[in-house]
Amino acid sequence: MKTLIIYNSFHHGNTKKIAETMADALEARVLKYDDVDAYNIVDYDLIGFGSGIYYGKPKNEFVEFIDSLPDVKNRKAFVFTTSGKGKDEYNDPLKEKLAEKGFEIIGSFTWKGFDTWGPLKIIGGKNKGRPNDEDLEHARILAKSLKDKV
Ligand SMILES: Cc1cc2nc3c(=O)[nH]c(=O)nc-3n(C[C@H](O)[C@H](O)[C@H](O)COP(=O)(O)O)c2cc1C
Repeated sequence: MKTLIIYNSFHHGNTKKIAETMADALEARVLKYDDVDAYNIVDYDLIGFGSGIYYGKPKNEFVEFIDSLPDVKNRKAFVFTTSGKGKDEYNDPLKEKLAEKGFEIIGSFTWKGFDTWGPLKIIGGKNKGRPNDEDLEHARILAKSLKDKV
């Protein structure tokens, strides 16, 4: 199974930590979205797409990157986000865009990430240290569970 994980992460590298952990568990390649050649994605059986959440959404450029991908057939994807609140519905725009491209979504995961956005900075931020070891272990387990779905 050839797997690629594509991520966006700029606030504290929270999403990058999850992406790298899942990639390790899946023996996958892991790349930041602006290092990906959109036309190479057809080489992969499974692709993970992960982003931090900013103002309630994944980064615009990350969503635009997904828009720029070619339509696919018989390709599976999973999505993940990290955010201050860790809300499941933050994943919806990613799931919708990927389904439009023809991907079958086989997993959707969220984690809380260290957040020093705006006034949170004054109090030292929230979710300090997250994703922590327990979160990363959870990411490893979830990533391995995807192997049975491909
Ligand atoms: C500009 C900005 C806006 C944010 N907006 C939200 C938000 O609307 N909801 C939320 O739960 N977290 C929000 N966060 C927190 C981030 O989603 C969280 O820290 C995330 O783990 C960052 O991922 P990264 O380190 O991979 O970039 C925001 C952070 C920043 C910097």
